[in-house]
Amino acid sequence: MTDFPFAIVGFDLDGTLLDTSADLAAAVNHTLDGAGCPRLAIDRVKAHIGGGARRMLALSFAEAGHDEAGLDALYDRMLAFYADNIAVETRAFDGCLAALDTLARRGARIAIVTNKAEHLARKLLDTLGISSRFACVIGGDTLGPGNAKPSPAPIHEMIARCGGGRAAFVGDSIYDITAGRAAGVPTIAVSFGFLDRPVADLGADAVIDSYADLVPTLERLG
Ligand SMILES: O=C(O)COP(=O)(O)O
Ligand SMILES: [Mg+2]
Repeated sequence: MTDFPFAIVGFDLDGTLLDTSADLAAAVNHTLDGAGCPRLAIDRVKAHIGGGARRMLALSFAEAGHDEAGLDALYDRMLAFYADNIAVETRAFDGCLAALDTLARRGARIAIVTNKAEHLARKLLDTLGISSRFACVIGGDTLGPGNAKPSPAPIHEMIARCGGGRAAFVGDSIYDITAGRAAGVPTIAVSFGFLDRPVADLGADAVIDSYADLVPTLERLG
């Protein structure tokens, strides 16, 4: 038996476990280049991440002055580039892997619920050599249309796939916190993610500024 209050700790991927912003921005900018549009700074692309790659591309193109027409072909181009360059600069946030080690030692199952396509999430985790840490990986397309965050469906699915028990969810966007709240689990927002608004406005039960604070915060929420 463990004295840890949560059997399952779920994580968002982009902007929460991993800083994927440079590689996602490179894929967006490769696509903008091909369409003759000006490039965007990484920080501008960051604010568009979290609601799925198609939304990221649409918001980035709108910001670069391009309309929606032809976006589908550009989307395919962006995904192909990203798949080929998925972990050039992507790294886990400071302290993330040590915190996952502690959670595993304390007996928690660790899971991912991302709005990235599942095959890209798995490819990224495999490339970084960290797949085996996660009991399950649920992508934005895993449960079909309408069942990605902010729907609670992928959080419920995570709990089921992890064998049930008390869960908490950690994320960096309104999609994460809305999904977690709708599923009835405690939520933690990371202040170092890809924020599109002040972190306090996400409505999470707690905010952490560093992975060193994760386990103590989970213990407090439990
Ligand atoms: O593809 C995205 O927008 C990122 O997804 P995530 O933040 O849910 O991992
Ligand atoms: Mg995110």
